Amino acid sequence: VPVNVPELGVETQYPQELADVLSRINDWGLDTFKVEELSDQRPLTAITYRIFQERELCRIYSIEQSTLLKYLLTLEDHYQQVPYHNKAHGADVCQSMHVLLNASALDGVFTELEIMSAIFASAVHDVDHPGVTNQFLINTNSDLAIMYNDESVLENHHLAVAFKLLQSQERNIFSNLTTKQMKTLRKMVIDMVLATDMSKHMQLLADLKTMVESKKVTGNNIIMLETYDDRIQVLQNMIHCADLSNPTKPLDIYTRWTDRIMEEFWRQGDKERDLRLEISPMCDRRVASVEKSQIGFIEFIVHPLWETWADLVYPDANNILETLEQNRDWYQSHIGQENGALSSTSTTHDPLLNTDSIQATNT
Ligand SMILES: COc1ccc(C2=NN(C3CCN(c4ncnc5ccsc45)CC3)C(=O)[C@@H]3CC=CC[C@H]23)cc1OCc1ccccc1C(F)(F)F
Ligand SMILES: [Mg+2]
Ligand SMILES: [Zn+2]
Repeated sequence: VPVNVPELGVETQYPQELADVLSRINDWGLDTFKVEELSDQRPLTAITYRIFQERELCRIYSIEQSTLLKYLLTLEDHYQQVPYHNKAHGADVCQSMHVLLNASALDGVFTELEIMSAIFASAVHDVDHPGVTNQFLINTNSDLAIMYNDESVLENHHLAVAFKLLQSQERNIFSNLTTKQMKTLRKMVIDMVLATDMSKHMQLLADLKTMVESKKVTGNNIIMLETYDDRIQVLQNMIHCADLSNPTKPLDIYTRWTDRIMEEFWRQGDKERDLRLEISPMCDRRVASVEKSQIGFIEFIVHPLWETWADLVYPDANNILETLEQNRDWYQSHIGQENGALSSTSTTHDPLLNTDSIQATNT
């Protein structure tokens, strides 16, 4: 019996407004926070469901819409209520990946299975994130660090949870893939999510630079990728770019992500202080400079990566690089003005960042 599937995948009191925001699914400036508010806190389900429709993935892989929704809703419920690495971040990286896959330099380059793998990997890439870093989990001898022997602890956990949720027949969106397809999808998803571990950043970027230097293109400037290693390397850099895309988004959206990551890192700093551990760099809310953290993040990590990505898909990412440089200049000109207050241009309305709740939890 066909289960009555809501048009947008989620129940909402604002169907028209939600449909309007989701109509920007192919744009780099889609407001994930608006989707979060209008979807009754279901941004990951609403956005991923819309991407599946946009790419006709249910038709191509014979996925029941009710099965897809059951998987997405359960996946979303397994993202923790932490300030930054929550379901809204998962939704944002998934939508960013969706847009990056549409670069005209990549037109016709990736197979349907590679695209399916990339969208799925992005949606699941931080599931059950506890809101602390790998180093913190290692330093505190956590069960997760013991389980994964200190190697990409979080990223291994996200993958295990994502695939575990597929094991129930009512949620297995890949039940109609062939064994060979499932084997290939699983390997690519593992390779992509493991590549979101920041400790892999320098190697990923070095390999991307080498690829750009030896870039082979077809007549109409489409990138040629012959081997699995070349293809997965581009997909790994793509999910890494999507994961590091906050500073490349419209400023009002970027500053709200900054507020969330600062709160998450500051809460880790609070835990480290209580545990008499050394406080991680820029995680001490008492001495932080939000602007300096962002400028360092852009200078050392985000800009070098996006500059190289923009070379690879030239000229498709030029506007993104331009926005990144404008945002960097904005933070440069705002050093010290908020003296450590939350950086967003408007006073923050994120309930997760509400200081009252923090005092309550700390008492
Ligand atoms: C929107 O803003 C950010 C979004 C994500 C991250 C993320 N950061 N990182 C690491 C944290 C440690 N890093 C560094 N440690 C010491 N010195 C430097 C110098 C330049 S980077 C760096 C490298 C980046 C992650 O692993 C997160 C998980 C996966 C992807 C990206 C996430 C960082 C944001 O803002 C910057 C920042 C904020 C708060 C405190 C510190 C930082 C800081 F600048 F330090 F990053
Ligand atoms: Mg992660
Ligand atoms: Zn992430």
